[in-house]
Amino acid sequence: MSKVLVSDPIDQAGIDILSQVATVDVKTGLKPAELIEIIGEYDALMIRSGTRVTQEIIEAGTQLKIIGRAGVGVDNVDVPAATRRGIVVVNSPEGNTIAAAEHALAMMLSLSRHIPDANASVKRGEWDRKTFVGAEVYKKTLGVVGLGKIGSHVATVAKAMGMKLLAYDPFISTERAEQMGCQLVELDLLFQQADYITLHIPKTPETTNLINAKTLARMKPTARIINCARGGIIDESALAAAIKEGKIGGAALDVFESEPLGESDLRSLGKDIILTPHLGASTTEAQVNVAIDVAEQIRDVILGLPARSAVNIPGLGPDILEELKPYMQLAETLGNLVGQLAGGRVETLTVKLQGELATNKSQPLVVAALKGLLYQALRERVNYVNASIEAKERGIRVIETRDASARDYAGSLHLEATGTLGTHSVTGALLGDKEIHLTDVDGFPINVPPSKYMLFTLHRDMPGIIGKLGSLLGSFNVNIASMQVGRKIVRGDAVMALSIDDPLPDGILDEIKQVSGIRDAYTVTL
Ligand SMILES: NC(=O)c1ccc[n+]([C@@H]2O[C@H](COP(=O)([O-])OP(=O)(O)OC[C@H]3O[C@@H](n4cnc5c(N)ncnc54)[C@H](O)[C@@H]3O)[C@@H](O)[C@H]2O)c1
Ligand SMILES: O=C(O)[C@H](O)COP(=O)(O)O
Repeated sequence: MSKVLVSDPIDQAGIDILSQVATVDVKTGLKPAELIEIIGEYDALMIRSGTRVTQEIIEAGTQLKIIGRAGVGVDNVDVPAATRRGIVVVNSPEGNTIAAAEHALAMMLSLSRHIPDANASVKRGEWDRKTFVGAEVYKKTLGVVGLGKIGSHVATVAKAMGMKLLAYDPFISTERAEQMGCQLVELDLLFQQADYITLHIPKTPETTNLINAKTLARMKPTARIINCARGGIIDESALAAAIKEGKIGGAALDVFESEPLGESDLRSLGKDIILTPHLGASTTEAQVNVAIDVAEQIRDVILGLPARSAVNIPGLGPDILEELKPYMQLAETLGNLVGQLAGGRVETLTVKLQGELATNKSQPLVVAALKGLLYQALRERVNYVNASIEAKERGIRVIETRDASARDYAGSLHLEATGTLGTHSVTGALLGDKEIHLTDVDGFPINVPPSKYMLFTLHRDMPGIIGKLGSLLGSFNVNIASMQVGRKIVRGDAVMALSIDDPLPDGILDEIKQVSGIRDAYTVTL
């Protein structure tokens, strides 16, 4: 039975799903050394933001197939290291969207009305109504930085509260921003005009310290900043200084450069700052959502099925996956086949998408073809996650072409592999009930479903050759399940594709090549 380690607090709904297919150990609060010590036993690791999954941990996880992040941000996972090792990293892109958006809105209102400090004061026995005079958000300008899932929801609710909305997001269109009631502006203008600035962007090299002494200096002296996105987007010392010196009005922070927050000037800024311990996703509803979302994906990967929200498998969204799944199987089979026909070291793989496939998203098919191509070299170590990297590291050049006019089949895939021993090509399509058929080998038309053991010959189309080959195979007790010849002209060159029940015994391939009229022969295991 597979084993899953859950190293951060996860809702029971997720544990219940995992328990259907695996032994689940919940061990929270592990130190990195303790995690390294035990991770080698596990097939899957499920985390939130509390566990840092470093390269060292990934390397110690020799059995790991999947890392599941019950939340959005995977910045606590060394995704490139996982990708190199062929480990799928999945998250829950939408499970906590509403929770995080509502937390940002709650922070904005709390900051405006000094609710945390007023509450603390009453609890201390005071009745101070002067200190806590606040500001309304109605008719004020909210600058939304990052108009993705969370930013959009914040904008929609803020609009309903009568706020004027500015947004900065270089990756969305003016029309999309307008649908959300936002005016898309340059960041500088947003900083200058906003009364409230709310951040909903990932932490990237471009967004690190986006809010710094310089940008703070451009804001209104009353501006209030809300960060429920990621620590490190704001330079904390610069922010603390700006609030202390009255250069801005205040800030509400849920996330920090380093978590848990240690010694910090931020702690001593009174009612103009609100600090919460990374609570954006901490609602009962969000925790059930993300736990189920990620546990289902871990369960699927354990059962050998693809994950729907993998962050390190390009182009594999759930809708695309459903549509392309049978073609991915086709691409993988053809990749495996052409790799074996080419033998030696493959230097170039040309992937030609034909007919209706030419209009499809091709990246997953190319990845599947590479996975098949590399299977003989890497066996189970190659998967959809690392196939492209493995191919790149082996210097395999990939060329993608499209031919929407090819009409022999609704959609077909043509692979050509050129390597140290020459060039070979195969074409395949899905026929009938999505059954894979080989429709061409080395330019010779055939129509056979691939089987586990196959033999291909290139021979002269002449009488007697099929009989000779049949007798030779019979003398070695090799049973032929099916046989088909493909030729372009009568008595010219031809290809024979045989499905055989067992692998060819050693040495027989050389004897086949000696048969008069046979120019070459290849044995293939799929
Ligand atoms: N505090 C929490 O507990 C909590 C919970 C959930 C998500 N988050 C964080 O909130 C952030 C937003 O999450 P989301 O689900 O909305 O993500 P999302 O991917 O839906 O949206 C992010 C948006 O940021 C935009 N963007 C990227 N780089 C940008 C840049 N340089 N400048 C401006 N815009 C840029 C993107 O175009 C996108 O529209 C993430 O950092 C996520 O990790 C925090
Ligand atoms: O990226 C996220 O989903 C949030 O930061 C939430 O993190 P958490 O799951 O540790 O609360």
